[in-house]
Amino acid sequence: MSSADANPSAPANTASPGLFVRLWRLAFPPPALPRDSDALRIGILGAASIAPMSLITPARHVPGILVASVAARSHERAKQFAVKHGIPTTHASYDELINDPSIDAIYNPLPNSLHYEWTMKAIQAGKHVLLEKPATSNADEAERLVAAAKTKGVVLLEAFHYRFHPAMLRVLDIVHSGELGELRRIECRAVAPNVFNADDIRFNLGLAGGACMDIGSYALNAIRAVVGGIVPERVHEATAELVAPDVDHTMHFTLDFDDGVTAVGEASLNCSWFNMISSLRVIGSQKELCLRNYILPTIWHSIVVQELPGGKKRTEKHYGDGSTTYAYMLHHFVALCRGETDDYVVTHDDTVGNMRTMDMVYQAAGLSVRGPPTPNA
Ligand SMILES: NC(=O)C1=CN([C@@H]2O[C@H](COP(=O)(O)OP(=O)(O)OC[C@H]3O[C@@H](n4cnc5c(N)ncnc54)[C@H](OP(=O)(O)O)[C@@H]3O)[C@@H](O)[C@H]2O)C=CC1
Ligand SMILES: O=C1OC[C@@H](O)[C@H](O)[C@H]1O
Repeated sequence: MSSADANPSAPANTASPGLFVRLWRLAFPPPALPRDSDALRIGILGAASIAPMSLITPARHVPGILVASVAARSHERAKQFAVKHGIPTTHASYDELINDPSIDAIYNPLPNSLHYEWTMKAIQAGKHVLLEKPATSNADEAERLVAAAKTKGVVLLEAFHYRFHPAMLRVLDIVHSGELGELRRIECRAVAPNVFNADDIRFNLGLAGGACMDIGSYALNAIRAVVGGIVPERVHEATAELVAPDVDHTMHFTLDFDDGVTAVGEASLNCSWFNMISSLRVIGSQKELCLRNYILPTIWHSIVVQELPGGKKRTEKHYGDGSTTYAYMLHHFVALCRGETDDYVVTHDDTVGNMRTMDMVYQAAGLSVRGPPTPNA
C-alpha cells in the first residue's frame, strides 16, 4: 500500500485538519457512525488498558467493524468494562468468546507471552485475529501462528498501527523511490518515559516483558520496513540496562544487514522527559530523511528530507483525514477480512522476521529469548 492508497474509505481530497482540530477530536471524538449491515463482529480478550485507544474508540468511525463483546478472567471485570465502553455483550472466559459462532474476529491485547496460546486458539476456531505487537514471545511461536492462519484461511494481522498512517507510508515511498540514493545507515529511537509501575506487564519476564519487546518492537519493525523487510545478517552489538533480572528498561543495538546497511537503535521505557520523541532517520548516499514521532504521528510529526552534505531541506507532513493510526489500521483489517485486499502492509514474513530479529537482539545482549508464560506470571 502506498501513501496514496491510505484509508480508501476516507473522503478524497479533503484538507488535513490542523493541530487544534486533531487534538480536539482525540479528546472529544465525534459521534459514532452507523454500522454496516455486514460489520465484522470483533471480541476483545481481556479488559486491557490499550483497548479503548486501539480498538473501541477508533471502531466508532469504522463502519465495517462492531466491537461485539469482551471477555476477562473475571466475568465481573468484563461486565464493568463493557458498561464503561458501551460494548453490547460479555463472555465469562476467553474460551467462551473465542468459541462463540457469532464472533468473526478476535482482538488480542493480552500480555506478550499469552499472545501465542490465545491467538492459536482463535485461529483454530476459525476467527480472524488482530494481534497486538510484539506478535509473540519469540520467532518460533510467530512461525507457528502464521502457518496456522494460512492453513485455516483466516486473517492474522500484527497491530503495528503506525505502518498504516499516511506519514509512514509516505516515508517508505520516499525511501523506496531511491530519492535518498544508496541506503547507508538507519538510526531509530522508540522511547517512552517511565510512567509504568514496577509490576507492569512490560517489566515481567514471565509475561515476555522488556523494553525491546515492548516499545523496541516498533524500532525493529521500522528499521526492517526501510530495508524491505529483511532480517539483519547479525547483531553487531546489543547492550541492555536492566530493571529486574533479565528484563531491560533500555536496549541499545546495532544491526548489520547484508546489503551493507547499518542500523543503530534505542528502545527505552526509561527515557528522559526532555527527549521523549521517537524518531526514524534514514541516511542515503545523496540525501537523509528524518521522521519525528513516527509511533504517534496523528498528534504531530515532521518528515525532513535534506540533501547531503548539509544542503537544501524540505519538510513534509501527512495527516490524511486526521484519523488516528489505529483507525487507519482498522479500515485495513476490515478490508483484509472482507477479501477486498490481500496487501497486509505488515506481512506474515514481517511478523516472523521481527520476532527473529528480536530473538537475535536479546541473545546478543546476553539476555534470554522470551518464552511461554511462567506459572505465576
Ligand atoms: N498498539 C499500541 O499502541 C499498544 C500496544 N500494547 C500491547 O498491548 C498488550 C497489552 O498491553 P496493555 O493494555 O498496556 O496491558 P494491560 O496490563 O492493561 O492489559 C493486559 C490484559 O491482559 C489480561 N491478562 C491475562 N492474563 C494476565 C496476566 N497473567 N497478567 C496480567 N494481565 C493478564 C488482563 O485481562 P483481564 O481483564 O482478563 O484480567 C489485562 O487486562 C501488550 O502486548 C502491549 O505490547 C500496549 C500499549 C500500546
Ligand atoms: O505499544 C506501545 O506504545 C506506546 C508505549 O508507551 C507502550 O509501552 C507500548 O506498549
